[in-house]
Amino acid sequence: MMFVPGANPAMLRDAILYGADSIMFDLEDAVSMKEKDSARLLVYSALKTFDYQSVETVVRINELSSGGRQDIEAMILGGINVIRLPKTETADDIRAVDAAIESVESHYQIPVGTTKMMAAIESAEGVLNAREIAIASNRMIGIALGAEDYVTSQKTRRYPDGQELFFARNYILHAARAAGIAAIDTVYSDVDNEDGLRQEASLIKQLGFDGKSVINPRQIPIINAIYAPTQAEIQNAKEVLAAIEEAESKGSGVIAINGKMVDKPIVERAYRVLAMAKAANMEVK
Ligand SMILES: CC(C)(COP(=O)(O)OP(=O)(O)OC[C@H]1O[C@@H](n2cnc3c(N)ncnc32)[C@H](O)[C@@H]1OP(=O)(O)O)[C@@H](O)C(=O)NCCC(=O)NCCSC(=O)C[C@@](O)(CC(=O)O)C(=O)O
Ligand SMILES: [Mg+2]
Repeated sequence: MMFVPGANPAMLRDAILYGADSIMFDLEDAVSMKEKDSARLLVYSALKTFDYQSVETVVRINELSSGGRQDIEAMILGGINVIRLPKTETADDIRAVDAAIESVESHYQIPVGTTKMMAAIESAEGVLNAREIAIASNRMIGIALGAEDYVTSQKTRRYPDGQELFFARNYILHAARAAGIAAIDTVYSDVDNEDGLRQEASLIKQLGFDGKSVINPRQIPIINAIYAPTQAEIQNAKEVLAAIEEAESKGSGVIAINGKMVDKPIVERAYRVLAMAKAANMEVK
């Protein structure tokens, strides 16, 4: 999910070129106070003018009390897929944005519920309320960690091993999984440190995150390479599915391959490996 500063026309125009799964137009912290109105108009024009193909479009809005309502109206009229609320602290924050979206959808006779929502969680209060936030609206499709604001509020900074984010990442992930929505990890701000990004992407994949936010196109192939399954994983998934099919035809739900037990959760994981391979445009014969 690539952040694209809303006040930068060239970045708005070229955002589709880099292979991001999701393009997130930013009207919040990447835009200075004096450019807020022009950025809103620019992103609206970009949505109306450029072809973002089937890539998901997300907008990070401002607080409702400081331009967020105008952001919501302009973005819905532009045809945005998802509205992301930053610095979400409580379920009431989500309900307020949900109501604002509903009033715009109703006013313009857009079917209510068309616009989806995401929440970024960027403080201790937000983390502790993640469970309620994740289920506060039927529009919610995901929650994300905003680590730069979070570590600041925790009176620390980001370290290479990410220990300072361990609780927040895991709690957000659990809240997302319990709600059945996506969990997206935060940005890696040191754009020239490819090894550091690789290490962080491996960690969040291991924890179970669905994906990661990026601030620069150079970060996309690095994350995709980590998230794409290896050929060995694809081969193993295919063997698992073939073996379980055979076992089931013989009336059994469990079997061993190379000494390792294969049962329902392992079959589920095999399907996920193949789905990830397909998403990465890898050949799955
Ligand atoms: C980082 C850097 C300055 C590096 O510049 P560089 O000059 O080194 O970039 P280069 O690699 O040289 O660019 C090569 C080509 O790609 C184009 N290009 C670059 N970036 C592009 C992009 N994002 N979208 C489209 N196009 C892009 C560029 O225009 C050029 O095009 P061209 O000239 O045609 O070759 C630049 O990337 C950038 O500004 N990034 C966006 C920063 C941003 O959005 N920050 C706010 C979100 S985080 C936050 O708020 C914290 C958070 O809230 C997060 C959370 O919630 O998770 C929390 O609390 O943690
Ligand atoms: Mg932030």
